[in-house]
Amino acid sequence: MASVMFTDCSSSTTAAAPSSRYTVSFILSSRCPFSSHLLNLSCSGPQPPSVTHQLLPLSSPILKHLEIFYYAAMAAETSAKIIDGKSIAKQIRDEITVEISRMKDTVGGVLGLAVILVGDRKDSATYVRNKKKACESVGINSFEVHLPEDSTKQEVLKHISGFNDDASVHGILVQLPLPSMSSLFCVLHFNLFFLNLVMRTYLLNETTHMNEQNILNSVCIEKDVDGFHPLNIGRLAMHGREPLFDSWTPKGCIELLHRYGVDIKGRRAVVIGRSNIVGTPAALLLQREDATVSVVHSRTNNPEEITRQADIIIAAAVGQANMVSGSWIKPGAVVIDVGINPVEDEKSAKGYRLVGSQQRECTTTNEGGGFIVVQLVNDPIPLKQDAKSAKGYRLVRDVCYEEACMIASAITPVPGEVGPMTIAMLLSNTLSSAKRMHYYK
Ligand SMILES: NC(=O)C1=CN([C@@H]2O[C@H](COP(=O)(O)OP(=O)(O)OC[C@H]3O[C@@H](n4cnc5c(N)ncnc54)[C@H](OP(=O)(O)O)[C@@H]3O)[C@@H](O)[C@H]2O)C=CC1
Ligand SMILES: Nc1nc(=O)c2c([nH]1)NC[C@@H]1CN(c3ccc(C(=O)N[C@@H](CCC(=O)O)C(=O)O)cc3)C=[N+]21
Repeated sequence: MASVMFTDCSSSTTAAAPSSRYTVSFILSSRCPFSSHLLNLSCSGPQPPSVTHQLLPLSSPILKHLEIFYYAAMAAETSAKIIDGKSIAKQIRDEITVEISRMKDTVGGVLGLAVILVGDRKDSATYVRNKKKACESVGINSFEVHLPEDSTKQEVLKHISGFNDDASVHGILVQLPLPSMSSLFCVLHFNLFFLNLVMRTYLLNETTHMNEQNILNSVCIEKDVDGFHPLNIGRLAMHGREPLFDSWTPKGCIELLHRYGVDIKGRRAVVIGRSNIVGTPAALLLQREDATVSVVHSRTNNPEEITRQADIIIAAAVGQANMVSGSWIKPGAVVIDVGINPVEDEKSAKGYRLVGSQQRECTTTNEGGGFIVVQLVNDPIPLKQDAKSAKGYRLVRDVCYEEACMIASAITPVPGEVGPMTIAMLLSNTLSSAKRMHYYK
């Protein structure tokens, strides 16, 4: 693979530059897992030209012109098996559909999932829409409450309480994140009068902002399909206890591993991220599957070294696009990339593209009797275009896919296939909740 790339470059160099009078500058991304290999190659040959090596970070503006070396190498070989979460998710949804209709025939009634959305985050609105569509596709009734950003905690609690008591609702989900104090301040445009008012009410403990913990705790554990209830997490963490629900995103990751025949028992796993939604329950679930688990978070020293020891990586961090580069990955590891970082991007209003999936074209010219000039001809090509979508943001992943797919034995692709899986698991949790309520096996 690497030789293909450098044979091309160096052979033309050798043809044009039979002596060491010429200086060729190979500029490689320092994140390229094969950079040392490539440097060796570039020095090989009977009469190597004098070579200047520069290793640059991917963010370097110089790479705008020269990173084609790196991308060309990456495109030449993809060894990882692609974990096709989309088709597994479809398979699971089909199984759920059959199970729901079987249950309807025996018990009667329709399953119901209630989603409470507070505020106007674009990504949250998309996720809620996706859940609604998924519910409809398998025959689950979806109840949606959309409250304004400045709703009071009491209003949210009132709706939760209603759903707790409603026998036609088998699962309740409060979409996170809830509006925080700071977003409420934004809503109030920092108007000092209102700020004063808010602070007073806050101090009087009549809070208008959302207290996530209070709100989540008010969802009754039997309907908490997110599995966020402290008692549920306690059961998940304890030996010999069974949680009522596995959090659906980590459950989706484990299901992908199972359905792809990945051995978990006795393997080293690293979970990047330790949130209540993904990282912590993912680590607990992997431990239940007898993996030896390490958790990497924002304060971890040397996360790269720890991650490189893992046979299985679940990446669910925030804010560090393409953080997990090739050098973080042990050859043959299985990589599940959960992380998606929506980045506001006005230019993407027509659709969105996934960073790290760009293809580029180049021309190689031999100018001035010695220098190899590699030009970027085209702008990055959007991998996924969706003219109907008006999202205004693009998604940035945690794992650098181009690098990872060269090193890992299996990987979730870009666009991510974890999303559809997680939603399938939410439906599965709703079904098991209904079964439990109706004593149906
Ligand atoms: N595809 C899907 O179905 C789903 C995708 N997601 C995505 O997964 C990601 C994680 O979600 P969520 O867990 O809710 O996010 P949170 O913000 O709650 O947690 C992020 C975690 O990442 C850790 N982290 C942040 N920066 C770094 C870093 N540089 N190195 C290592 N760890 C870091 C944080 O560490 P610390 O605790 O120290 O702050 C924290 O534990 C998000 O991108 C989200 O959009 C989530 C659910 C479903
Ligand atoms: N109470 C609660 N429970 C959650 O589990 C929860 C939550 N709140 N708030 C937000 C996060 C995030 N989350 C996602 C679910 C599906 C996709 C998903 O379908 N993703 C698609 C892309 C979707 C898109 O195009 O934007 C994919 O990865 O391919 C993403 C993220 C669940 N979370």
